[in-house]
Amino acid sequence: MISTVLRRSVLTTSRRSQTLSASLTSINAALFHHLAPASDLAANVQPIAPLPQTSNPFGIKARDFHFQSVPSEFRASVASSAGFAAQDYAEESSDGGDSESVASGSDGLAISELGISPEIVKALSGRGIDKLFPIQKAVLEPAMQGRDMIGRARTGTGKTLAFGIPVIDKIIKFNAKHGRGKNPLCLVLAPTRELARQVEKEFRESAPSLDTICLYGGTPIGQQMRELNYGVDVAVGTPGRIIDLMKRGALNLSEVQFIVLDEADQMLQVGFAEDVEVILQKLPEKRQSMMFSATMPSWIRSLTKKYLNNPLTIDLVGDSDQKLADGITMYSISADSYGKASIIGPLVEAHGKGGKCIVFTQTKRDADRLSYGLAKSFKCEALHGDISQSQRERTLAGFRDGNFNILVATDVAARGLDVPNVDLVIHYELPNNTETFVHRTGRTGRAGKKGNAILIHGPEQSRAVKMIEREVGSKFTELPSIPVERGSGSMFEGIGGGRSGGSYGGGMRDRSSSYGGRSGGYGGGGGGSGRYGGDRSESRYSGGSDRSSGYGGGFGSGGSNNRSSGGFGGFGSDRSSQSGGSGRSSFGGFGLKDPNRSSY
Ligand SMILES: Nc1ncnc2c1ncn2[C@@H]1O[C@H](COP(=O)(O)OP(=O)(O)OP(=O)(O)O)[C@@H](O)[C@H]1O
Repeated sequence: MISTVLRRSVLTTSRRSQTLSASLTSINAALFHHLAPASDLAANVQPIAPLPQTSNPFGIKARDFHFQSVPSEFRASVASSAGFAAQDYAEESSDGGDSESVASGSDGLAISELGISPEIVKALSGRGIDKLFPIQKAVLEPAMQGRDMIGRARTGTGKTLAFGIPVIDKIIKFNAKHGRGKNPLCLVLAPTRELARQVEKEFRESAPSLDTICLYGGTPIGQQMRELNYGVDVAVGTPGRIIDLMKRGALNLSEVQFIVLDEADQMLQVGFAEDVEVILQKLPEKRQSMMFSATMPSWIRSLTKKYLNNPLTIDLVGDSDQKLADGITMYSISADSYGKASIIGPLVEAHGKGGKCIVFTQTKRDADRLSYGLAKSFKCEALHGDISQSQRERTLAGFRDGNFNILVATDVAARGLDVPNVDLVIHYELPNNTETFVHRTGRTGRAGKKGNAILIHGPEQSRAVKMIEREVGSKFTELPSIPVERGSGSMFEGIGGGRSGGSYGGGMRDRSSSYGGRSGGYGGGGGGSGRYGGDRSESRYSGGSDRSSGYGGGFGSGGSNNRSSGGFGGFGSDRSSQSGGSGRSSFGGFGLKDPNRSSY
């Protein structure tokens, strides 16, 4: 903490004496120059109206800087300075940029030649990021102009930096010109803790001089309050903890100039809709709002109408058939519920190239069981919402660092998580809908890399498999089935928990799959009270006459352990995540009618 304060002190003092260089003027011209021939992008980007070049369109005065030598109140704040960063850009770009100095390569825009802060260029270059990805190209200019926008692009294509680069560039330049304040200028909302941490890390690593903070539950609030008191430039967090900090008076959003909603549609699914609106209502009116959302349910549309100002839509997916990133190869394999646990090992060995692999299960219980079985032969860990926050962080860090190479996870890990070099994703069961399939699969083949995805399906689920093919616009290559010996010797023997004796097998009820078919889960035990059997409506793949519950009616465990996460069974959302039981389920809305039945 002391070193942070000292660093901030030095930075602040030097920044006060800095004059803003006029070096950012070429971005507009550069992007225009490069976007024009990029028909794939230009076709999807609406024309951008020029910003009015008034001297101060927001009619508010620049904040003064008040330096104090004591740590608390380190930053001074003057409320209502929103809008200046956008204005700075508009003013400076009108000084006339040097469009000739722009790189002319067509395979990406050289970041060093865009006129963005050298600090960012250097930091990105140190991470091997030298050229903009398409979504970043498409977003940069309108974002620099201060436009509100809604963005959409395939998984792993760099959406975080698409909004991150313009925002941090504007903040760095704004601070240099106006001095540093105490309250955040940018707020990023994310639906899960892990995603929030990842986004905050991306900001931090791209602009080391900025102070960033990640605000999420499951961690001591006192430390976050102290850090906020020292002053921050960028706050990233989950809505629950952000509201908590606002209520305690520790988080002041009155100077926010940039609000970003990442994975906005998932906010709805995890039960954050109301909280998001509460936060949006607390923000200054003069601000820039950006929203990234894979889908546009009616809540998002109404949010857009209510809180965004004439937003530009940048959609690099559009109606294109192909919903997955290039470089992902899809395989499918048939296995009955008895045998599928046993084929994971051979699949990993044949298709995982010795690299990292994520196996997605529908329930926490399955994640535990499968990982327990696999751990007898592989380095493997489970990740789901019943695991404590600190353990989840250790698990993810261990996976990132390569301490183990198979992660068995529920859909908590489906969205947004960026773990480099995941070579293989295995869908242990058909996911609830295509959207989930796309996000799960998107944990591989990121940042232009190649990856494989294998979908395990029951012998009677071929219709559902075809439907996924149609909706994601890619074909599966069906792998030959792997013979599994029933009976003794399976490493999964005895973890089925059922009374049928089968590892993951016998005794299951049928009508369970979310994608229909009669394959059922592997819920040994069969009957029970059918805790997971209730929901029969949400799945879009419930072929035929099957009742097809969202998360499978067939688990039939009759036990209560799967309900334990309660409230936020979900990965990382904030509200009452540790409390279990009574809270609203953060992930309940996703194919589950009973929020307490979250499978995350
Ligand atoms: N211009 C770039 N050049 C090289 N790598 C990049 C570039 N931009 C982003 N990356 C890297 O690509 C990876 C994926 O980026 P990111 O997580 O932002 O993708 P995303 O589109 O948000 O994915 P998802 O939809 O799954 O959340 C990250 O590791 C990021 O550091």
